[in-house]
Amino acid sequence: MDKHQPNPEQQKIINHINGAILVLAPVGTGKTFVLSERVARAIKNGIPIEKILCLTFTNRAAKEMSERLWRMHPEEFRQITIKTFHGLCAQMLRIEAINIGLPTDFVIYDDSDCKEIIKEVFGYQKNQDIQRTFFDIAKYKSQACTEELSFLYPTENIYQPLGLNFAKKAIRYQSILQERHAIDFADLVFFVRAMLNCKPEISQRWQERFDFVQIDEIQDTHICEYEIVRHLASRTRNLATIGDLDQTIYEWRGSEPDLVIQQFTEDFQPKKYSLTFNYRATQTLLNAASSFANSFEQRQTQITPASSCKPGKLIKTHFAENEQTEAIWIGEQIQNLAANNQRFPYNRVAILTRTHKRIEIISKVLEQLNIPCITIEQYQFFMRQEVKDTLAYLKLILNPFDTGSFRRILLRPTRGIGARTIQNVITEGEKCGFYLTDMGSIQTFVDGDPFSNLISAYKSGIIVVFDVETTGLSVTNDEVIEIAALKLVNGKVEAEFHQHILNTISVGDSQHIHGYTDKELAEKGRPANQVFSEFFDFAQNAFLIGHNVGFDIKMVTAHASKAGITIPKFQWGDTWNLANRFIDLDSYSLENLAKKLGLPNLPTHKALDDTRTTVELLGYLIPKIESKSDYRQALVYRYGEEFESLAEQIETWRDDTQKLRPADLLEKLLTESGLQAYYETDPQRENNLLELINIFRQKDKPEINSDTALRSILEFTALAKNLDQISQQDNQVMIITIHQSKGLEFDSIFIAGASQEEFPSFLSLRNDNLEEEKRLFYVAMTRAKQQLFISGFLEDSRGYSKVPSEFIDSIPDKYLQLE
Ligand SMILES: Nc1ncnc2c1ncn2[C@@H]1O[C@H](COP(=O)(O)OP(=O)(O)OP(=O)(O)O)[C@@H](O)[C@H]1O
Repeated sequence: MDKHQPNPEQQKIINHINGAILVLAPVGTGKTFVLSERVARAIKNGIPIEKILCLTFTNRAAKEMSERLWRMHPEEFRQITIKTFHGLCAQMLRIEAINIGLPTDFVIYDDSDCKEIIKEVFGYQKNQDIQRTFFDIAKYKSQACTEELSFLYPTENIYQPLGLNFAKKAIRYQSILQERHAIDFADLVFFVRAMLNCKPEISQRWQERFDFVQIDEIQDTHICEYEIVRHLASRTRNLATIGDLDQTIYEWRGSEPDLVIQQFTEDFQPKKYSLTFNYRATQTLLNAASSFANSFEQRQTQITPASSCKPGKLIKTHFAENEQTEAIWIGEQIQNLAANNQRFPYNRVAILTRTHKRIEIISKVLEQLNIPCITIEQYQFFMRQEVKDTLAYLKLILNPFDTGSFRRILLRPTRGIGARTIQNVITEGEKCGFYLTDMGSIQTFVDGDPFSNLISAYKSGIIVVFDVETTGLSVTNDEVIEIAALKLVNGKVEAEFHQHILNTISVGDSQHIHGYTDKELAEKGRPANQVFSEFFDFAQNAFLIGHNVGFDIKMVTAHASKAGITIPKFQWGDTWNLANRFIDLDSYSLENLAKKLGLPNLPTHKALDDTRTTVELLGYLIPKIESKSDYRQALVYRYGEEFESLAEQIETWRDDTQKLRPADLLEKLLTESGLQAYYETDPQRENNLLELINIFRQKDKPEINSDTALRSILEFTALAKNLDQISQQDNQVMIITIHQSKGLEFDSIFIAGASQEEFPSFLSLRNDNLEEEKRLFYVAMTRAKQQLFISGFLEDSRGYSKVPSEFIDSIPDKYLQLE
């Protein structure tokens, strides 16, 4: 538990557990502290732990809150959902993927993966263009209005304002993601909004999910994110929002705090609270920050130092001749702070900048002065070439459709496969439903066509089409409760298998999906081992097919092995993927396909009915697949040889995911792929790979099966922001942008580059729009607990004269110590 006791104002908020509340309070007044305490109180008041949701702005904040709550409730804290917005959306979509036509094994593409696609589709070379386009695509997805939301992939009309040409390319970008079973960060929010909007039963299920919801940093929450929270809290109306309007720093990215707060007030009529006393800083720093905030056009809060705040030192201010000497001055000040202290906590010092360029200059100088420091750019752990190369192998192993990762692994170590071959496979493949990633699958080399086994099984062999229902989505904990299957012999349905399994864990909320109660299953269910062994007998030697069955196969495998049944090796296919290749449609949910293709049987979400629809869909697809077989064989004949040995390796590693823990698989893969040998000449890169193995070991959850654990580690690497990864235990000065410093506190803060046209920025001056810049400066000032330093330069690297930031004029001289 935190050492301090809540003050009376804080206590009132902590005690207010039922009903909506809005807390708008100044910086450093304990908002984060109050949020953690409220959860503890809610648990005490009997709110079920698993019904609590806390949304934070950064992964770091989520981690901090988890740690606080862990100290308070070590036993139960794991059941509390503490997530960032994107983390929550990812979880919701994983649960609902099958119901909204997303591939159940979807992966989340990080910014750099997405930018690679943008580069290709839009043909841009300059980072600036790529970045702007990436930003625009995300912006228009988040602005999509209710009518434009559907659980189809975003359509052309949402990009209309940017012109038809842009819209077409944006759709191409989207379809590449779709082919790769991938979604980007903006899709996470888009699809969640869409499903809550268009699917009443899903929407209702999520209304039931949480009884108590809190959201931090409301001022930087986008209205479309608020809509999701509103929905989640609409049943109990126990929604707490908390924030500080004076710390709004993301309006440039589309946050509209006034609108969100107005909407929240209209929707929930919350009780309003504030907090008065700042505990973070010294009186001098707080008075200085408060005077500075008087320069805001509309100041929202007042700062009052708590009685425990010490008077504190003046703000040291320095304007150096140039950018280099400014950095040297900062270095010297840190050396002074650290003088005579062998164990000086460098990690309690941060240098905050407005630009990335400033970070680069300062970090170089500090390194020369032997001051331990770290920048996010240097840190970019998951962005480093060797780390990305390694992750690409793992991503492809888990997601056979990840063309981006496949292309990457062809680069290093070199395999003699040239860019032209790759391009030819892609271009020629587009005409016959062949993906580049098919060259990484051993099936392709059996008969020169990845679908030859499927076609021959359909025409003169056995196919089993199946569907399962489960008690939930956890491959480790949940159980299969129903298996329905139809056996096709020579393309005709010859036999049916339909069994229910006696469940050992309750169906819980999943009842809403399949309609079975525990009582019903107790009556008609049979022991799992019997049902699985009968099912495998039924499916013996057959080619297994299902619609969007990535998840179903995992469930069957996990549950059957728990029931002591040995699982035979099957070949399997997925009609979601086949439809995606051979039919041009906006959504590949079974429902949409059945409607658009006019299939006689519409799916009902009953396993046997859905299986019938899948059989019809397969019948529709086979002639289309077969008609292009010759093209594919010719393509494989021409280019396949170079890929074959790699495909064999990939197949082995795919098998290994079932047997080896993620870190062990990673070690094996590094050796067998040749990556380790490739990087061993560079000790830094080699070390990073060791560090990656380390992270895999730490993040492993031995209680879950190995491939699910691997999937969850890869999801962590996609959602992790670099800032979250910098270990606070590493004793280094952090050099970060002010945006990255949000919510953090340090003993000593340096605000660097405080020269006119850098801070405030040139653009803000040109557009005469200084308000957000001022708030940014204010956020920077208020990160300091004990000491603040402000510095700038009087000549920039191109020789232009500069003057000190006009922001300094808004801090009274009595708080400044000018050097
Ligand atoms: N009642 C209290 N007594 C003493 N210290 C407190 C009290 N409440 C909070 N603090 C301390 O004040 C500091 C600021 O608290 P916290 O980070 O929760 O504030 P915040 O309002 O979330 O800040 P920001 O707006 O900058 O994100 C922390 O160091 C916290 O431990």
